[in-house]
Amino acid sequence: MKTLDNYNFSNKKALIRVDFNVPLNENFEVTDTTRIEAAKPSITKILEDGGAVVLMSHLGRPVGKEEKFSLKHITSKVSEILGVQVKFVDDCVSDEAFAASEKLENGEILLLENLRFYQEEKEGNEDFAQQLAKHGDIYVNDAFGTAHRAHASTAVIAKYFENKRAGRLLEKEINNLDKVLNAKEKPVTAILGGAKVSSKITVIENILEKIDHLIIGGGMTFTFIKAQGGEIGDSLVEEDKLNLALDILKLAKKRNVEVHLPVDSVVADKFDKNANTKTMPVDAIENGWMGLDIGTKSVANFTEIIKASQIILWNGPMGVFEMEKFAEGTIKIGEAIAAATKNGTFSLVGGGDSVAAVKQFGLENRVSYVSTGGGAMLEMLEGKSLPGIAALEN
Ligand SMILES: Nc1ncnc2c1ncn2[C@@H]1O[C@H](COP(=O)(O)OP(=O)(O)O)[C@@H](O)[C@H]1O
Ligand SMILES: O=C(OP(=O)(O)O)[C@H](O)COP(=O)(O)O
Repeated sequence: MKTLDNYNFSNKKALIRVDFNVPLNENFEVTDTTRIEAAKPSITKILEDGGAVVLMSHLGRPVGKEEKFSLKHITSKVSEILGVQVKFVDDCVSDEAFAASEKLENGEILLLENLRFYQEEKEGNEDFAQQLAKHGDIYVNDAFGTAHRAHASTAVIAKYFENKRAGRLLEKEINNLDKVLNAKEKPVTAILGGAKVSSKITVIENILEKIDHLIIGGGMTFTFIKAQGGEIGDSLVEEDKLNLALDILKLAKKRNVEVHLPVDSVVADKFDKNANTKTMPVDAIENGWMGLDIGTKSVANFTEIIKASQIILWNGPMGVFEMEKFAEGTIKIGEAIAAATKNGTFSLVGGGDSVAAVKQFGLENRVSYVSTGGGAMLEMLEGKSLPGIAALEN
């Protein structure tokens, strides 16, 4: 796969697929600029070489041309972050849109309207992709967060370019994940949490071959505990996954992976921020109580493993971190990962809610890398080939 290295974009027009699917508040202001900032290295490189940039992205999941999903809302924020006044055109493939990219000069940036205003985008329509391709001489895909979608602008479009390249962000995401999945140093520890085992099962199966320790926290804990005969009270459980949990434990043993489950749990008498709480052994939770966070003994046990790890992957919170009473476990594990990182461990945080937790608790700059993709990162962890990446390899 070609990258932006060893290529000079002087006098070239690069069409870059970015993932500017950013959260907006009720005043249409961007509340998290991470994805825009993450696209900056590719854009800067091309402009500094003396080229021009046409940016295309989706925003949200609009049904038709819903004004609230227009990329016009983010144009000023993109300009501010890139330090260049970005031009905006309110279409993707109209005469006006083509005229705008046609007259773009070196050093200038044009942002096209939301690609998903066209249903052809999600359908992976070939004509639409071919039309889009007219906006540039070179195609760059830097939309890691959308690389798991086989859409017109992420996958289909690549075949209309002789010169297609992975942007700096896409490259960085792949390289950082490679540091975990093909680690040269040991021990490698994966920390998995979140709500359900069912959404992480393929991830677990794929990474068991690549890790030494598997730490399990969050709601999925209780399916493992119950499967082994523990009492879990009213905690979250997937009854139809009990045998699967036992199979995972057997497979881990076969692969010499040490599985670490919580030993204690912060339990609540209801799923509520004002619930009564106490700590109970994770396998002796009374009826009427549900485990919503890991307890202090579990934190201490997990911290020992984290401290001794060379490579750490973290996906999924340890508890219901959105409620203060059940956030402690996630914070403490995040801090343990940050401390290990300070001592030279490589740590990668990926997946939707663990990224949200890391940001909420100010740990973002204290881990080695925070992925910009939720679903895309999970699919890579599952060992799947992502269409947006595969299209650059052909
Ligand atoms: N013990 C628990 N019981 C119920 N829900 C939990 C528990 N621990 C964590 N969760 C919830 O899991 C959710 C995240 O799950 P998931 O979507 O699988 O993770 P991710 O998005 O990181 O992959 C969070 O909203 C969190 O509140
Ligand atoms: O935000 C995104 O995905 P994510 O929430 O899984 O990280 C991407 O922009 C993909 O969006 P989509 O899931 O609507 O295709």
